[in-house]
Amino acid sequence: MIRYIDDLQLTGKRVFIRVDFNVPMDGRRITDDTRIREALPTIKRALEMGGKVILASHLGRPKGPDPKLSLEPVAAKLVGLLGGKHEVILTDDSVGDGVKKQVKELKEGQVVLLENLRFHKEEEANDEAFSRELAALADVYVNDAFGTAHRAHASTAGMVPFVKEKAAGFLMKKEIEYLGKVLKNPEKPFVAILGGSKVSDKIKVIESLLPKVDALLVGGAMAYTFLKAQGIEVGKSRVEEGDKLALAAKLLDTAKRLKTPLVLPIDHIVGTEPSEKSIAKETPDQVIPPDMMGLDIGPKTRAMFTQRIRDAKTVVWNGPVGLFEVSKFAEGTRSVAAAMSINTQATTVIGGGDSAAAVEQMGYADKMSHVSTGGGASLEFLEGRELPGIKALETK
Ligand SMILES: Nc1ncnc2c1ncn2[C@@H]1O[C@H](COP(=O)(O)OP(=O)(O)O)[C@@H](O)[C@H]1O
Ligand SMILES: O=C(OP(=O)(O)O)[C@H](O)COP(=O)(O)O
Repeated sequence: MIRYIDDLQLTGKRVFIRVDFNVPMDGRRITDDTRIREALPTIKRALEMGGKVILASHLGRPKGPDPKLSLEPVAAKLVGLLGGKHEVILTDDSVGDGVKKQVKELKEGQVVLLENLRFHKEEEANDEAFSRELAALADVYVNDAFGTAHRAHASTAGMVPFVKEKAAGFLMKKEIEYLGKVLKNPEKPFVAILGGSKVSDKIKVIESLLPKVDALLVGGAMAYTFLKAQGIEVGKSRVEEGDKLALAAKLLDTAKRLKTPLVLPIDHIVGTEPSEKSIAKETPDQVIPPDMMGLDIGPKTRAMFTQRIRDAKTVVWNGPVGLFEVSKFAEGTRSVAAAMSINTQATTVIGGGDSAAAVEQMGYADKMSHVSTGGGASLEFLEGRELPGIKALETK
């Protein structure tokens, strides 16, 4: 069983909230603040409930202290997102006497944000002494960092047993509910769309979803490995060779055995190179000319995918179906997003990572039931794996 923040009494307590403020940056500028905005309901509720709020996150993958990866821009952004009503005190470090003092002296309405946890290698090493130091800052532990729930680090797992009370935040709750529903009791018909660059990254999720879905639609570069495994000419397309071809053939066999349609593109948009400079041409069928590479699904495939999505009651999507960063190869990805957005009868769930970025960029994010904030985490969740950050919250 998992308790949620609402189940706790927080008045006067030090509430340590693990958030995922690992936001994309361009230098010191935050290019997408979704993860900060999504953590606001939990932060606000903890404040309303009279808690002394301590926020903790990593940013990037520093090898020790690195001023370029300070959470300073995040602190500034958070002040604005909290409507200027709360002072956000960024500490110099995430542990130590100075931090303890700052937490102790917290005044009503103030929030403490610990500096980047990964400035200490002990965070990723899930070091016990470091976990205990973090735990000493808190009376209550709340995890709202779904994006980091697949990591067994000090702040996501190690410190949890050393804090008296523990709970999940609202973002964590929403992620577990939507992704959990897809895996445990999806309303039928249930359609999954998988894309992205490599079959090898998605093998486990394909194996996990095949027995549950009514159809698995495959696009993106990974589709060409499946096509080649069936002996179809794929030209210069990105293909994983060798044992990955055998693996794709095996997955096709599994789908056949389960009588689950594994739907591959029936036409393509091809080009000469994966860039704006390329020409873009439709193919009449599945075959890709020898001097071309497949860079998006074609119009017949778009129509076929759209129909499957339109008739579904549950749709989950992970991985763009084309090179969407280049506008002439973005139409397939746009059509999947559009079809999902139109199907208001269905529960529509977008895995994090590139598909979430595409949906956001194309303006469909608020039309989906749920857009996950975790890339690796949502993939591992859909693979049916137990995430350490969620497991640590379980109580008997
Ligand atoms: N046909 C294609 N050829 C080359 N790259 C592609 C193709 N289709 C999709 N991609 C690229 O794959 C990348 C996403 O792959 P991946 O990281 O596996 O997805 P995700 O992050 O959603 O799991 C995107 O940059 C996208 O442009
Ligand atoms: O951004 C994250 O993962 P994601 O890019 O897979 O969504 C998380 O913050 C985890 O970061 P990490 O992959 O450096 O452990």
